Amino acid sequence: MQDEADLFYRQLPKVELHAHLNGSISSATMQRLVAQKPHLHIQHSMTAINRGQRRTLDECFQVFEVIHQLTDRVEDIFTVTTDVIKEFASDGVKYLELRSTPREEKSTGLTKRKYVETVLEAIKHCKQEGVDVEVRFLVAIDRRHGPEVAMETVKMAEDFSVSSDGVVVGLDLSGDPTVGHGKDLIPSLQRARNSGLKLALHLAEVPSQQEETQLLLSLPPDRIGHGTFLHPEVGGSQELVDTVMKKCIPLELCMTSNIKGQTVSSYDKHHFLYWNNLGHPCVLCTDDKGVFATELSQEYQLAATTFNLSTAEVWALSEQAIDCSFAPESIKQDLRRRWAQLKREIHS
Ligand SMILES: CNc1ncnc2c1ncn2[C@@H]1O[C@H](COP(=O)(O)O)[C@@H](O)[C@H]1O
Repeated sequence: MQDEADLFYRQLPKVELHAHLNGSISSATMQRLVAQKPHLHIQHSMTAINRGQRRTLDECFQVFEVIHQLTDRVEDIFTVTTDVIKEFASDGVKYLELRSTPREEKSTGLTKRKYVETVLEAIKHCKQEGVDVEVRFLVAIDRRHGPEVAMETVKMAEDFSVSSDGVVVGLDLSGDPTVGHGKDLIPSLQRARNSGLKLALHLAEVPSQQEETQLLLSLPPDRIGHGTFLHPEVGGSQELVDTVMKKCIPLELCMTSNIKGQTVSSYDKHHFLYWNNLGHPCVLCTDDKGVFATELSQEYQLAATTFNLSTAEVWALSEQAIDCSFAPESIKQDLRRRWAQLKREIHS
C-alpha cells in the first residue's frame, strides 16, 4: 500500500519552482565531489540534514559554505546542474525553475558570467539528451553581498535574459534573512522589474521583518519564497495577508526545509494550512533537496497525509503550480495538456 502511494506521488506530474542549485545536490553526486577533493576533509554528514535531524537556520547557511567549496570549478557547476536536472526529472518533475547565485573563484578561474553560462550549457545539454523536463533559470542575489553586487547581478541577468533564448526568466532574492535590509536592494529589484525580469523573493522567512516585508511587497514580487511569518497568528499582520491576497502573489512553500531549519515546529503547524484554507495559490517546493534530504514527490505526499488532501486536491495543487510558473503561455498550455493526458493514464 505504501509503495503504491509512493508510486502515485512519483508519477504525479509536478512543477518545481523553488530549488537552489547548490542545496539540491544529491548524496550520490556529493560523494563524487567529496572524493575528487579529499584535501578538503569534508564528510557527507557536513552537507546534508538527514531524517530526524534539525539545525538552526544559521547552521543551514554554514552548510552552504561547505558545499560551495566542493563546487568551485566550471566542471563542478556543469556536473551538479546536469545531475540535479536529471534527478528532478526522474522524480516526475516536468517543469523546473532552478535558481543559483553566480560565484567567482579566482583560484579556479571561475567568473560569475562563466558560472551562469555553465548552468545554461548544462540546461541545454539535458534538453539535447532528451531529459523529460522543461527548465528555466533564475539568477540569485545573495542579500549578504549588499546593494552593489545586487545591481551587478541584475545587469548580468538582464544580459542573459536577452541572450539565453528565454531560459533566464527572472531573479531570486535569497541568502541569510537576518543579514542586511531589503530596503537597500529596492533599486536593483525595481530595475529588474522594469526590464521585464520576474521576481521571486524570499520574504518573512524569519519573524519580526514586517517593515522589510511591507517594503518588498510594494514592488510587488511575482512570487514569495516561504512567507512563513506573514500572517497574524505567527507575529505577522492582517495587513500583510491582505496585501499578498489582493495582489494575488503565489507562495512557494517548502515544508521539510522549514521543519529541519526550525522556522516551523511541525508539519501540521506549517503555514500551508493557513494559506490553502484561504484558497490562496500555494506551490509545494523542495528548497534544497540535497541539504534537507527530500524530493518533490515526498513533499506532495507529506502535504497530502498531514492535511488530509484528496487525490483531486493533490492534482489541483500540482496543476495550479503551472499557473504560478514564469513559463511563457505556450509552455503553460503544453503542460496543462500533458497533465490532462497523464491524469487519464495514471487513473485508467
Ligand atoms: C533554507 N532557506 C533558505 N533561505 C534563504 N536562502 C537560501 C535558503 N536555502 C538556500 N539559500 C540560498 O541558496 C544558496 C545555495 O545555492 P546556490 O549557491 O545559490 O546555488 C545559499 O548560499 C543561499 O544564498
